[in-house]
Amino acid sequence: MQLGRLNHVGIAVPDLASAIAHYQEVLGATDITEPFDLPEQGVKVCFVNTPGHDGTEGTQLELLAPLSEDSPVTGFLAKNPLGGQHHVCFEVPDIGEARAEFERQGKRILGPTRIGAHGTPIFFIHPKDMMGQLTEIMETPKGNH
Ligand SMILES: CC[C@@H](C(=O)O)C(=O)SCCNC(=O)CCNC(=O)[C@H](O)C(C)(C)COP(=O)(O)OP(=O)(O)OC[C@H]1O[C@@H](n2cnc3c(N)ncnc32)[C@H](O)[C@@H]1OP(=O)(O)O
Ligand SMILES: [Co+2]
Repeated sequence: MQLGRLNHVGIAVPDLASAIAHYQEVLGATDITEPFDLPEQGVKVCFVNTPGHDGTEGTQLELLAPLSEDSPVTGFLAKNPLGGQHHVCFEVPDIGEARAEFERQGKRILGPTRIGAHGTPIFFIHPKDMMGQLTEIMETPKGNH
């Protein structure tokens, strides 16, 4: 297993509009995407794009609000009503190979591989098998290899 680029940090928030205002007004974020629903993931999401140095690509914060009571972020927000860091997402060149490798290591993979917010396949690994950190693995978008 080879660690790839940090694609995004997922942040659970109770309310997207307030969170967007916070990142704009307190942190000076100037590039925030329009929120959109991902019903198959149970979340409403938008991205805060952070700039890189010298024209390099920065990374993203992924702001996540629940779409329903059975959303995967509902339980997290019940325990953390202000919201907080929910997951980290690393890129890999081949999602099938990565999944097989984590399975070989005995890590608990949460559900099937599915298409994520960036349009490429993703899966999640249980935080209790990843030193307390819910970990998303995503295939690098074509053209970014
Ligand atoms: C926007 C789309 C997509 C993308 O393309 O980027 C996304 O990122 S979608 C993001 C939301 N989707 C997911 O998170 C899917 C995977 N998550 C899950 O399957 C569940 O959320 C979970 C991780 C299994 C947690 O389930 P839940 O029912 O909320 O909690 P449990 O009670 O089962 O928790 C067990 C244990 O784990 C601790 N925990 C829970 N969530 C986290 C977390 N985010 N980070 C760290 N630890 C977490 C929880 O506190 C429990 O610990 P104990 O209390 O010690 O038992
Ligand atoms: Co994510």
